[in-house]
Amino acid sequence: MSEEAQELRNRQATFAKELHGDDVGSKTGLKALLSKNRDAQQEAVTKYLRHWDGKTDKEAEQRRLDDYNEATHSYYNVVTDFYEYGWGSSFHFSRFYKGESFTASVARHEHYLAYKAGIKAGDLVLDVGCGVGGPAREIARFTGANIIGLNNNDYQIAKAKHYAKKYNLADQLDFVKGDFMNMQFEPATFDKVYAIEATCHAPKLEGVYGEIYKVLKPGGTFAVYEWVMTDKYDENNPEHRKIAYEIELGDGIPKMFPAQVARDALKTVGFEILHDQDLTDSDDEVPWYYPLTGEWKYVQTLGDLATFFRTSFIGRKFTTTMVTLMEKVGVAPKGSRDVTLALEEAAVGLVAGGREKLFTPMMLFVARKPEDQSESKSKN
Ligand SMILES: CC(C)=CCC[C@@H](C)[C@H]1CC[C@H]2C3=C(CC[C@]12C)[C@@]1(C)CC[C@H](O)C[C@@H]1CC3
Ligand SMILES: C[S@@+](CC[C@H](N)C(=O)[O-])C[C@H]1O[C@@H](n2cnc3c(N)ncnc32)[C@H](O)[C@@H]1O
Repeated sequence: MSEEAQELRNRQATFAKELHGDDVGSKTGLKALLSKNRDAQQEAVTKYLRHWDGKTDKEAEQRRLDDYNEATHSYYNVVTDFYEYGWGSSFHFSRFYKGESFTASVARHEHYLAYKAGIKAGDLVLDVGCGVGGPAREIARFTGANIIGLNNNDYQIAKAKHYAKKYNLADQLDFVKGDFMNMQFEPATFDKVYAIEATCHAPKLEGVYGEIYKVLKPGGTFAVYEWVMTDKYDENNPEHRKIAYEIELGDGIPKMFPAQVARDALKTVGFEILHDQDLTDSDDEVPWYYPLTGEWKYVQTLGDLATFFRTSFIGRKFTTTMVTLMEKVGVAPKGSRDVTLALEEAAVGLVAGGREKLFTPMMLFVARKPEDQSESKSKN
């Protein structure tokens, strides 16, 4: 690892301790938010929001791409508690079947990826951008595989480790700090690799896919739910660009790429694509983005009402109002309100992108690293 990368890593670890403290286990969601170090919280919000000045010109985009690691690290430092409060411990979308609860749908989406990747008991698997380990825990239980979660956010890693112990999964799971653009694993380490709604934080998809290709064993499979703009998206259409920018700002993404860029990047680094499907391109009765709308008609079970309240427009307004008041009286750290406003932009952009079919959070690619790699590079 370069001296510069090591220095950034140490700085981020020290900052995470200062911001979140040592005890990451006993508090989650809004309770955790209220116990942050105030100055550090404000600094984290400033660090994240400094790149989001409304500009979408090439220079502004380049600054966001260059600072992807710090920008994403700061983003997850400030949103993780909100995510856990509103969504749970799997930070991704899923399709919904009629009558299916929110948690069942999330778990099924994870099982499906594990199934498409062919993950089986005893496999050594890498989860790229693992969040607080919700999917890794579910996939470890479902398949019996051993999973290493890679993440550049210290707070999330500490939480993922805490939950693995709490749920007696520490033998099957490990979580390590690292940048997916520069992995420290030995080449050809993993039988399978998967990534769920994480690699969109990369400044260049060839970078992260190339690293995944390197650490996969020959013949190994990589399965990903990628966030991309669809073929309907036109970068020169101001309405479309506005939606993409809301998604970038509210979700800490330096630049949203079109599906074709992801497809080409997989091939360029040497993968053979086995499956290529936008899972939102279906006639599902219940849209994937429904929890972020205010449409009560889509709520599938009584148990989902609490989640739906928090994620819906009214629930988000309620959270923003509460957080604003708490910040005013000094209970919540400064900057907390700005985070809820950024998340609001995310919700608005995601629903608009979903309704217009300009965006998908579940572009499923299943790709294989050929046994003989010289063959694949010449084919692609
Ligand atoms: C950022 C990426 C690549 C993926 C995350 C996908 C989703 C899990 C999040 C996208 C927008 C988030 C929002 C919330 C939870 C997690 C997301 C759906 C909230 C509902 C959390 C509670 C807040 O009060 C409002 C948030 C709106 C956005
Ligand atoms: C939306 S979350 C998804 C988390 C997890 N896959 C899940 O579904 O719960 C994106 C994750 O990617 C991680 N991430 C973003 N950029 C990264 C990078 N450069 N290196 C490693 N992890 C990164 C974030 O810290 C976060 O955990």
